[in-house]
Amino acid sequence: MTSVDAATAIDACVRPVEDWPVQGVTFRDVTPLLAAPDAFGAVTAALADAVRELRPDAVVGVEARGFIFGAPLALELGVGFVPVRKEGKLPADTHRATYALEYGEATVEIHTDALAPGARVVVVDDVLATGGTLRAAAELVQTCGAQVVGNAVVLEIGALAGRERLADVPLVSLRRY
Ligand SMILES: O=P(O)(O)OC[C@H]1O[C@H](OP(=O)(O)OP(=O)(O)O)[C@H](O)[C@@H]1O
Ligand SMILES: Nc1ncnc2[nH]cnc12
Repeated sequence: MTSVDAATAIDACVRPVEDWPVQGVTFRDVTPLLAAPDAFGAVTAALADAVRELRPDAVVGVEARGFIFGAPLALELGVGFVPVRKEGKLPADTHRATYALEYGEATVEIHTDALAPGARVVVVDDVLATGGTLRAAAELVQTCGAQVVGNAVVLEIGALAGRERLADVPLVSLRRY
């Protein structure tokens, strides 16, 4: 499974969709990659290999697509998975953060007791665009008293310069478009 190169798998299996969800956006659709177990496995393994040296105690994934990559990554690393969800979905006490997206605005939440104080956290998502989502997730992690030791994404959209907004911690990105 790991004989498939992750960047090659991403090029082969992530589908660009023009003008979606709004005119002018090229949407990077990861669903074909999820349907190809060799490619999905190669991406999960590459993320795990890259973040292992950060010694995370937990993986935080952002709804929805961050869940898909974050859960197998956490299992591969042998640490817990913590969801950051869109507002109104988590049942217990939460912290909240609101942020702007490439095509809109959103509020995300985390359970107040989801992370131990001082825990080392890697935040995972499929796509880095403006960086607003990962910045909001970092705010939530810090409000819990934990620390973001790295961000990890399958791919980044270089023109939107999200990387520059996340320069305070290491960023793992398997492909740049
Ligand atoms: O770097 P940013 O500009 O913040 O954009 C990246 C975010 O946008 C997408 O999620 P979206 O909010 O569309 O939600 P979804 O995963 O539920 O489709 C993507 O999965 C990232 O979470
Ligand atoms: N262009 C894009 N493709 C996929 N997900 C995104 N999230 C924000 N921008 C995106």
